[in-house]
Order: sequence, then C-alpha cells, then structure tokens
Amino acid sequence: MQVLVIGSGYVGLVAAACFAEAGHRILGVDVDTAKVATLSRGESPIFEPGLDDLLRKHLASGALRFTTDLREGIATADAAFICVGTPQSEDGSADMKYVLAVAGQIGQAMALRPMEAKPLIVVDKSTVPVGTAAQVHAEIAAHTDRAFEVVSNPEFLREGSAIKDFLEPDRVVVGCRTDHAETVMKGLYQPFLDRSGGKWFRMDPPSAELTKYAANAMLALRISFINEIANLAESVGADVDHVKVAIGADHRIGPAFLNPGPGFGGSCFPKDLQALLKVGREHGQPMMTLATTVEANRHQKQVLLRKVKAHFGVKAGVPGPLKGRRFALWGLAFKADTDDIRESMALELIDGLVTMGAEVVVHDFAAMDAVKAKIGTKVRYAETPLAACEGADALLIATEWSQYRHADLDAVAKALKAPRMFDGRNLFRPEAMEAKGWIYQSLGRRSVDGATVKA
Ligand SMILES: NC(=O)C1=CN([C@@H]2O[C@H](COP(=O)(O)OP(=O)(O)OC[C@H]3O[C@@H](n4cnc5c(N)ncnc54)[C@H](O)[C@@H]3O)[C@@H](O)[C@H]2O)C=CC1
Ligand SMILES: O=C(O)[C@H]1O[C@H](OP(=O)(O)OP(=O)(O)OC[C@H]2O[C@@H](n3ccc(=O)[nH]c3=O)[C@H](O)[C@@H]2O)[C@H](O)[C@@H](O)[C@@H]1O
Repeated sequence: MQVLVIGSGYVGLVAAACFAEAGHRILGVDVDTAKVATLSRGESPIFEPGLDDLLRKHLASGALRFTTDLREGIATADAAFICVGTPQSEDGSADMKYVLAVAGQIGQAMALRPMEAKPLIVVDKSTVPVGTAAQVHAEIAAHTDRAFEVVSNPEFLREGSAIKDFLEPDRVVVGCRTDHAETVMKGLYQPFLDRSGGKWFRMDPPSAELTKYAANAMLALRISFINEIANLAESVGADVDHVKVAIGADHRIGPAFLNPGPGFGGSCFPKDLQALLKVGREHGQPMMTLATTVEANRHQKQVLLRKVKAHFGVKAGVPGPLKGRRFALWGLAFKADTDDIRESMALELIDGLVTMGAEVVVHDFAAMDAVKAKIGTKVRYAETPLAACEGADALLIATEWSQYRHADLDAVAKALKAPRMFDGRNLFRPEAMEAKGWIYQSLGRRSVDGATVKA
C-alpha cells in the first residue's frame, strides 16, 4: 500500500519506519524543513532505540522518503496518517490547530486524486478529543468532493520502546464506519498483529478516541496509586517492593506498571489528563479520580527534594543548609531510553536545588543536549556518571537508565564527599547499600541512615 505519514515526530517517524518494514511505500511529511533534510540523510532527529537502523534501511531500499509537501503523495495514497502534535492549550484542552491545519491541507490536495480513486482513508493517529474525526471530516469536506473517510486509530507506543511496541502491539484500535476503511487498516496492521498475537478492535470513531484517553488516564492513575502506597509504606515501616509484587500477582491487577517513581512526566500523561478533565467538565461529568491523580503527581514530583531538604535540615523558608552544597544528578529524561525532557521531574528538582543555593552537576545518556538548550548554564554537565559525582555531597537519581543500575558503586562512593544517595527509581536494595556503608534513601523502603523522611 501507499501511505502518507504526516508529522515526523516520535509517533510519525516510528509509524513511517514500521510500515516501511512491513513492505509498504511510505512518504513521510513534515513542515520542518531542517528535520526533513536530516531525515533524508538517514539521521534520526530523536533518540529512539532501533529507529535509526530502520530509517537507514528503508531510505536505502526506497520504501521510505521524506518531503515537506504532502501533495507529492496524495494522488496515489491509500491512507494518510495525521501524526502531528496536540499540545496542551492554556485551558487544559488539546490544541487542535496542527491537526486541523493538516486536514485543510489534505482537503486542498484532494483535487490531485483521480475522480475514480478509492476513498482516501484519513487516519487520526494524534491523540485527539472525542469528536475530532467528525471535525477533521468537516474540514476536509469543505475543500473537496473527492471520496474519503476519516478513521480514528489511536497510538499506544511508549517512548524508549516505540519500535517494539509498534511492531508487536497488544492491540490495534480502529474507529471507522465502513468495511473499506477496516480492510485498508487491517492490510496495514495485520502483519504486526500476526507477530504479536495482539487483538483487533473495530469500533465507532468516538469510542476509539475515548479509548486512547482512558488508557493513558488509567495508567497515570495506577502510577500515582503505587506512589502513594510507597509513601505510606515508608511511614508504616513496610517495603513497597514486597507489596507491589504481591498485589501484582492478582490477575485482576497484574504486575506491570507498578514501579514507584518521582512522579510521572513525558509529553502525554500530563497533557492527556488535562484534556480528559476538560472534556469531563464540558460534558458535566467531573473526572474526580483524575483531578486527584494530577494533584498526587504534583506532590510526588517534589518527593526527592523533600527528602534532600529533610536530610540536610532545611527548615521551612530557611534554605541555608543547602547553600554551597553540590549535588550529582543522574538522569534528566522523563524516563529511561529517551531524550525527551518534557514534564521531566529532573527539571523541577534542579529548580528547587538551585533556588536554595545548591550547585547541580548532571548526567544523562541522551537528554543532555535538550537540557542544555532549555536551561543552559544553570547546572554543570558531566561527561560520565562518575564525573558528575566528583566532590558532590550526594547523588540523586531521577531516571532509571540501566547503566546506572550497573554502575561501580565503590568508585561512586569514593568520588562523592560522603556515600550518600537519594534514589528516585529504587535501582538498588537498601540491604545491599547498607552492607556497602551507604546513606541511602529510596521510595517506599526503609532508609539506611535511619532517618526515614515522611514523603
Ligand atoms: N510521543 C509519544 O510517545 C506518543 C504521542 N502520541 C500522540 O501523537 C501525537 C504526536 O506526538 P509526537 O510524535 O510526540 O509529536 P512531536 O511534537 O514529536 O511531532 C510532531 C511533528 O509534527 C510536525 N508538524 C506540525 N504541523 C505539521 C503539518 N502541518 N504538516 C506536517 N507536519 C507537521 C512537527 O514539525 C513535528 O515534527 C500527539 O497527539 C501525541 O499526544 C500518542 C502516543 C505516543
Ligand atoms: O500517549 C502516549 O504518549 C503514551 O504515553 C505513555 O508512554 P510514555 O509517556 O512514553 O512513557 P511510560 O512508559 O508510560 O511512562 C510515563 C511516565 O510514568 C512513569 N512510570 C511508568 C511506569 C511505572 O511503573 N512507574 C512510573 O513512574 C515513567 O517514569 C514516566 O515518567 C503510555 O505508556 C503509552 O501507552 C502512550 O502511547
């Protein structure tokens, strides 16, 4: 099949590369000329494991090409995927201006399609509020009398494992009204479902649109829940590692996605929660669990800072004890295996520490450039995890890069002024740290220096 993928960000690039891998001919489109030039040279503008290889492979084979002009591919395309951003507007709702702009461009370009061509399947893959398929339909129809159908096909990939998630999906959700649309979509996705044994769900477009928000909201809620259990575990002398494994063994709960952390971030959970809250308000259906999840996450994003302040004896409004101290910070991305720092808790931590007069030396395996571009010389940047620790009063861990888990802790202890760690990802076990003589605080387990801090 011939497919246009409009928007070459995390979702569009991964979709383009994976559809090319499945044997389709893909034209990737982006308004950003620099990005298109980079991509056309076979370089990925984002860090995503496995993406570079697929891009290079299919640029070389000719299955994949990039352009700034969607008109180049519209005449012969079977489907056009809209994968542009839907950022948060000031009132919390999803900003639809990029999606609707693309719909308008598709509408205008439709004149290039032969009258007798099969209906173009226009696919909303961006995360969009319920009713968007109808809006996109109206926008395209305003410009053309050629046949098309708008389909909702939300994307569930995670950054850092995006290629695998796309090639081996748990499920594919397609909101469509006709069998032709379902046939085209199945033609694209069946190879992936064959590989993963994933499920196919056909439904109406509004249900597909709501499915996406419901999935992200449920996951966000789950994380906030385990974070609260972790905070409570510290206060009552329980160990969240035991609790999460035991509750996860109930098949109704399941073991995945139950790791306490320093608050969820990223480009999607925070904005999608706000968008769903807004939809609820608009329809007189307050989403109370979600409002609480947002609050709980705001609180959780301060968890490491609270622990540091308590440990060093910062009293309310008197930041003195942190003035002049140096902290090593491992991890800047909102999670491991990505360069994405959108809504990353590490940035809030840096802010808090610097405001109180501390110096922060940071390290990350992929997100240093993004942080440099955002906050410049507010922090110092270290080439290696160990270098970040030289002369620091403590090591803070915000991102769970596996390399950190395998670091030489004896060398790290030597580099620090004192072997002191605040671990926001529970990379190590308290007993092991105790045996090595560390002062160690983590989430939902006992503190090794005995100074358990209320979260
Ligand atoms: N990042 C993720 O992990 C996931 C994102 N999503 C959703 O997918 C959508 C896209 O997200 P990302 O890929 O992260 O966004 P992104 O911001 O990385 O990429 C969007 C791309 O669209 C391009 N663009 C904007 N207007 C355009 C136009 N008129 N024509 C062509 N290109 C245009 C931008 O230049 C940019 O390269 C959002 O709605 C997001 O919520 C869904 C699942 C996962
Ligand atoms: O709509 C989206 O954009 C995507 O949002 C999330 O994917 P992503 O944001 O890439 O990352 P996740 O792995 O879900 O992590 C989100 C946040 O939750 C945190 N998290 C995750 C899992 C966990 O057990 N504990 C935890 O604190 C992560 O550290 C991170 O800050 C969803 O998992 C994807 O299914 C969805 O497609």
